[in-house]
Amino acid sequence: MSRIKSFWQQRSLKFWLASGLVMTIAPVCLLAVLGYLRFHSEIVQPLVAVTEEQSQVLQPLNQIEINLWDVSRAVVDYAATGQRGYADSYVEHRDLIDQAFVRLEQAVARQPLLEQDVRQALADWRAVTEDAEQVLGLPPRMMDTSRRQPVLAFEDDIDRLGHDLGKLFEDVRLANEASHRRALAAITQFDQLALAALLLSVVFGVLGLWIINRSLIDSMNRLSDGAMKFADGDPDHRIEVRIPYELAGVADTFNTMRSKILLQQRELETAAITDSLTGLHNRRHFDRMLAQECLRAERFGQPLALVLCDIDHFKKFNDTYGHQNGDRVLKAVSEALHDAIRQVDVVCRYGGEEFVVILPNCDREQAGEAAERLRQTMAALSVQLADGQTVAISGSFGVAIQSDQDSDPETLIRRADDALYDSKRHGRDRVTLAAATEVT
Ligand SMILES: Nc1nc2c(ncn2[C@@H]2O[C@H](COP(=O)(O)OP(=O)(O)OP(=O)(O)O)[C@@H](O)[C@H]2O)c(=O)[nH]1
Repeated sequence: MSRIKSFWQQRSLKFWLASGLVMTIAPVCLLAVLGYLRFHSEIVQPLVAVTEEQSQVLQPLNQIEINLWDVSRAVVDYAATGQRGYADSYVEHRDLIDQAFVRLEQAVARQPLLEQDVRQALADWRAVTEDAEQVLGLPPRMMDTSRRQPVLAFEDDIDRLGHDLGKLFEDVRLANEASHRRALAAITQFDQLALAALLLSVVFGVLGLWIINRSLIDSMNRLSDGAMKFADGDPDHRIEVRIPYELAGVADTFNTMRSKILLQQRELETAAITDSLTGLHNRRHFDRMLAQECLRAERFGQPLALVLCDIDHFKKFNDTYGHQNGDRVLKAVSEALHDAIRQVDVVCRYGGEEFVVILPNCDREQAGEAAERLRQTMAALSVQLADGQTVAISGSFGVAIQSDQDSDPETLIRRADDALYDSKRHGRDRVTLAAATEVT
């Protein structure tokens, strides 16, 4: 099954277009050729044959009829006058009739009914000639009543022959009518076939158009729809084109390009919200997250806490150990803070040596405890410097809880910052809760 599927999927655009066109045009051409052949063999040829056969029969038949009249007149006149000229005339017309009978026999050779008629007429003609030659053999002007007998017999035979010829004419006419009836039946049948062929052509035409539509138009529509959806911001839409393989290739290229763009976009988005030194989220992300969390907390009536942290005497550290070692401290603190918070909490680098943690669904008491835990984590941190020596650091913390009076992010930050300032003012390495509630 899959081999059949892949066979069709490997067909080219040229193949599908050609198939569609062949489907549309070939049946019409085929039916036209078959129709012509059938029309020729069923109608034209039989009609021509019948016409030829009839003329081959009718010509000698007419010749016999015409000359029979002359034969009859020659015999009767000879019997009446005894002039030899009539006997000569008889012989001349008899020979013509003999020749006509030879042609007639040949013409009806394959028509049993007519052949029988001709055989009968020929037998009667022989009787006529025998009678005639008996009459012509008598001495002239010596006929009495008894000698009129051969003439009467001759006349009877002529009548019989006339009747035979009449029957022959009638049978030729009947044969003619029969062949015309056959031709008419063939024409009627041909009409029905032509109608069926027309319907078949329409069906195949529609099938051909369907193939072209399926292989080309539909696939191209899918491509342009997919491109439009991607442009309209639907990044998950994959373009599914199977045939023809050229357009399937275009769809694959487009899907690969789409995946790469999405990857780059995600990398850019991640870079835009990540602090390159520490790998924590940056200030931009913090601003966005805080606004969202404030709204969420307000909506669900949950408490929200914000913890600001600043490394103590960092300028002095930088001045003493160098900026590179300062960076090491920033990285170590980032890692420690990140490991010390819950999964739902968000820690960001607020700027310089300042960090901020958003604690959703966290009340004043829990926030104080969390900040204290962070402080202790920092105090316990032993940072290894570039030269191998380790140093201890500390941090000051300010905690603010979202309340009815200060539900907006700016106020929350300002209050946490004020609390942090208080921690600095009161000797550093401590946590201060906004509204001057100090934990340590
Ligand atoms: N190594 C390093 N230092 C930084 C970075 N960003 C800011 N700093 C330094 O952090 C120091 C901050 O100094 P201050 O604002 O005076 O604060 P402090 O020295 O920590 O004093 P207190 O906050 O009062 O304890 C400055 O010397 C900055 O140059 C950074 O990315 N890397």
